[in-house]
Amino acid sequence: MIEFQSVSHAFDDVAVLEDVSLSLGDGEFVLLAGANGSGKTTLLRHCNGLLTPDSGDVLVDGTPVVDDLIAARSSVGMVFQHPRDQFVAATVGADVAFGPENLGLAREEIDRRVDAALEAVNMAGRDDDRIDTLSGGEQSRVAIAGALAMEPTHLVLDEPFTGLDEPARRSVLERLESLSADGTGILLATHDLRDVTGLADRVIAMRDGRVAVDGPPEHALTELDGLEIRVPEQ
Ligand SMILES: Nc1ncnc2c1ncn2[C@@H]1O[C@H](COP(=O)(O)OP(=O)(O)OP(=O)(O)O)[C@@H](O)[C@H]1O
Repeated sequence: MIEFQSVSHAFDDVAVLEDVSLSLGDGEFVLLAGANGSGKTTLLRHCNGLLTPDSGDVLVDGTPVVDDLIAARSSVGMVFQHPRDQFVAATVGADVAFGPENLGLAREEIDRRVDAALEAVNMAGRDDDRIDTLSGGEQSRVAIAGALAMEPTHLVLDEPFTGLDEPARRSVLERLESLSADGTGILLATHDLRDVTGLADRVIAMRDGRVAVDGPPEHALTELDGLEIRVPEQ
């Protein structure tokens, strides 16, 4: 469970999150929507302590993130908006294997995770490709695979579909859906609610740093008018 309790955060005295309270339960699939600049990335970066609240608390499985950063970072997998932020190796296979290797897993288990993660993003067999030779969309897929290979309890993704072609987008969505069914909490920030709302248990929409809507998709979608969010045609 990830919980935000009255979290506020400002950059240079400009409030970006204001009194945000929300939760992500185990196995819950939650969409985070909101216009540009509404505070989504800032919120997600609190989930594993990349940012800390000015006031309020963020808890992962009952423990404040600030009290145990290592525990939070091993429970919460992150996919950043800009994939170059998270590459640590030169080749695809080495990069995706890096996290599981640091968990001290056996080689067969690492190889299994890398294969499954690359398959989920339609990059099977591309282990030896150099990351700096990949297209932007392919780099995004490798970044997603890196987070999937950690098999975290909660997976937080910031606009992961930017630059992905339709088969890759579908494949990643299917993987997220099956992870959620198996108990992984998914918090997915996206501008594009097309065909993802059907998979979600809840939609949370931000406006000006506050939670404007939090409810089941069928309820939330009727509330999104005026939030500059692309709503799928009914
Ligand atoms: N490190 C920072 N320093 C100063 N201001 C920042 C910083 N990070 C974010 N902001 C500001 O906080 C506000 C919210 O940004 P944030 O990236 O959280 O929004 P977002 O909802 O993720 O937007 P987008 O949909 O464009 O990705 C913006 O006005 C942004 O300029």
